[in-house]
Amino acid sequence: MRSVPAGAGEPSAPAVAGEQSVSAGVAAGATFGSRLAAAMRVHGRLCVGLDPHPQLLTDWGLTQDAAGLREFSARVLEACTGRVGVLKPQVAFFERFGVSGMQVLSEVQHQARAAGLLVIADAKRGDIGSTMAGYAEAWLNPEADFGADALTVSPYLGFGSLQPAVEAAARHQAGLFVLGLTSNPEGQQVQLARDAQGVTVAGQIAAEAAAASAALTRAAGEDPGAAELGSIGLVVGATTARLAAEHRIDLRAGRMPLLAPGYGAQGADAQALRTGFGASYPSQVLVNSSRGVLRHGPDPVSLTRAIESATADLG
Ligand SMILES: O=c1ccn([C@@H]2O[C@H](COP(=O)(O)O)[C@@H](O)[C@H]2O)c(=O)[nH]1
Repeated sequence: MRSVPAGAGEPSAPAVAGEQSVSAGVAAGATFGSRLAAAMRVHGRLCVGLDPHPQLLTDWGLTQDAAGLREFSARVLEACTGRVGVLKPQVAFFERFGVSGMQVLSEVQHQARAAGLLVIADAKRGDIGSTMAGYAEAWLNPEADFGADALTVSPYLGFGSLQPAVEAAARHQAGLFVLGLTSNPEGQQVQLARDAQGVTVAGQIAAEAAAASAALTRAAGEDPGAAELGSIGLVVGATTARLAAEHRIDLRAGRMPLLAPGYGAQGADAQALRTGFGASYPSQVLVNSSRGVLRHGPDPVSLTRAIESATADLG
């Protein structure tokens, strides 16, 4: 499925002299958690969301088709290369164009990884275990069309249903971000429900993700207590992080990376992140911004300024 896209610009060289690409700075075979920690050390905690919303394609003067998607993606990738460590394509906005959209997704994911960015495919996959194995191979095997560094997954068929994805993550040195406390207010109906012992669903998921993260770190020959970050993380919204402390949800266990969408367009600011995540901020927190950055395009200077200013804001 991969091919060199017509019209897609080659990514530019890193903006800062002497900066290494993440892949060059980390030993081959390093776990996702180590690669992510290295990326955050070099570039900070901003993850740019590649969300080609229909309105953004229009605002950028692009067509509502695969050619528009390809040009949008190439411009975002060019602005991100050498400036941020992590790109999170939102799969839905590629999937809506069918096979041709997914072709562009495949191309951009491989180009981004070749340019030294880590790619988190935001596909929110989750199914019974045997089916989950298929999703995991599709999204975590680097040789596959959609091979990414990490995948967002849904634990709402039971955390145990994700086991094949945990095993695939171990096999491919990849990562998972498990939906814990999502950024949308509706999520709390399910995520803050309590069992007979008073433990929230999100609290149980966080505990199981932390245990899986520590087990993966151990299996890779590292001491989970000494590793900078584990490879199984949680999605905790920038808008909802404060609920973790309020509901005694432990975000520190397992050195889980915490993917925090909701900064910018959904209303959370840097102060909300610092207060909401408490001691987990900054070391564990990777902050996504999609529309907050992308609305500054297509002008490359405005786009790169938006990236640099969000990176500085997040400290
Ligand atoms: O809890 C969640 C999980 C994922 N998302 C995704 O992140 C981006 C946010 O986009 P913005 O434009 O910065 O609001 C988008 O792809 C969501 O699907 C989330 O928002 N919340």
